[in-house]
Amino acid sequence: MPYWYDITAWNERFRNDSQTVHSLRKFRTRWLKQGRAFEDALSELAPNVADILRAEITPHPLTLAERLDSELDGATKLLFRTADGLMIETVILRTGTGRVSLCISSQIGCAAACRFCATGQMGIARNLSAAQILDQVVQANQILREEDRRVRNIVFMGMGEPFHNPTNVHQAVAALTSPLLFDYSQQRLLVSTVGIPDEMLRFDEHFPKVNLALSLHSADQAVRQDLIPLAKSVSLDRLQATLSQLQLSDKRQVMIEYLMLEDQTDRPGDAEKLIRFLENINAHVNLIPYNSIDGADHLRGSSQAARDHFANIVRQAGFPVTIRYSLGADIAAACGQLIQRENREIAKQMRSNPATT
Ligand SMILES: C[S@@+](CC[C@H](N)C(=O)[O-])C[C@H]1O[C@@H](n2cnc3c(N)ncnc32)[C@H](O)[C@@H]1O
Ligand code: SF4
Repeated sequence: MPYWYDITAWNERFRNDSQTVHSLRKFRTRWLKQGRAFEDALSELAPNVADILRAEITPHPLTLAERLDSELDGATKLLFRTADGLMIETVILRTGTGRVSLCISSQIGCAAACRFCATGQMGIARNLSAAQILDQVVQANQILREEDRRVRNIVFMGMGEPFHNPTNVHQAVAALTSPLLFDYSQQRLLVSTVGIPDEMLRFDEHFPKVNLALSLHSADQAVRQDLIPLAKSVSLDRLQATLSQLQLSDKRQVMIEYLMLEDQTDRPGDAEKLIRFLENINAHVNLIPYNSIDGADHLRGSSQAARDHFANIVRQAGFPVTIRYSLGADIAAACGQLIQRENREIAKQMRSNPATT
C-alpha cells in the first residue's frame, strides 16, 4: 500500500485510468495546498475513488493532544501524541506582517544530548516517520485555514536532529517541495543541524536551495563539546571545511546559530573566535537568547549589553547579525520543555513493560 505522498506509486497504480489520476490530483490540492480537512477534500471525488482513499490512507498519524495559544504574541504550540503514546511539539509562529512560520520536529528526543536543550535531556531518541513529519504541516494548515492563512515558511527547529533521521527528512522535504503535493519552494524551508558533516553535504547536493542552519554556539572546541557532547566527534576544522563546500550564494547564506551564554560564549574573545571560524564563509549569524531549562542550573543567559556588544563586534567584521526574538514565552517556548518529563515517564514504562507497548 503506497504512502499518500508517494505520487509515483499512486500514478503507477492508476496508469490506465487518467480520470482517477486527475481526481487524485484535485484531492491533493484541496487537502495539502488548501488545508481542507481530509473528508472535505474527498467530497468532490467520485465515490469509488473516495472509498479507495478512505480505506488506504491514514490521514493523521499524529493526534492533536493540546493546543496552547500565547497571550503575548502570535505563537501557538501544538502538542501531538504518536500512536505509541509519546509526545512531540510543533509551533506556529505568526508575525506582525501576517506571515506564518512553522517549527516542526523530526525526532522524539535527541541523541546529541546538548546540555542546554530540553529535548536533548529527554533520554529517548526515536525517529519520526516522513508521514509524522508531514502531518505537523497538514494539521497546522488545517488550523490556519480557519484564519484564512497558510504556513509560509517551515523550519526544522523543533525536537530532534534532522540529520540523525536523514531518510525520513529527505522524503518529507521532497514532499513539501513537490509541485504535486505541498508545493513549497525550497527557499521557504530551513533545516537546522547541530553539525553532521556528511549528511549536511548530502542534503546540500539533493536540495541546493533549502536553507541550512548550523547550531554552532561556540567556536572554541573545548567549550563547544562541553555544551554539545556530540561535538567531541566533530572538530571545528571539519565543520569549517563542510561549510566551505556548501552551495552558498547571495540568496543562500548558511545561518550560524549561536547561543548567548554568560561567560561561556558571549565574551569579546568568543566573538573574535567566531569571526576567525567564519572567515571566507558566506554566513549570517543569528544570536539566540537562552531559554532556561530544568536541570541546567549552571547555565545562564547573557545580558542584553553583552549580547549587543557581541553583535557589534561580529557585524563590524562584515557579517549580517540578527538577534532571535523568542515568541511564545508564556507557553514554554524552549522546545521539548513541556513534554520532557511526560516522555521520560512513558519511555520508562515501555522499558519496564515492553509487552504492553
Ligand atoms: C531544538 S534544535 C533542533 C534542530 C537541531 N537539532 C539543532 O540543534 O540545530 C533548534 C535550535 O534550538 C536551540 N535551542 C535548544 N535549546 C535551547 C534553549 N534552551 N534556549 C535557546 N535555544 C535553544 C538549538 O541550539 C538549535 O539552534
Ligand atoms: S539542540 Fe538540537 S542537537 Fe542539541 S539536543 Fe537539542 S535537538 Fe538535539
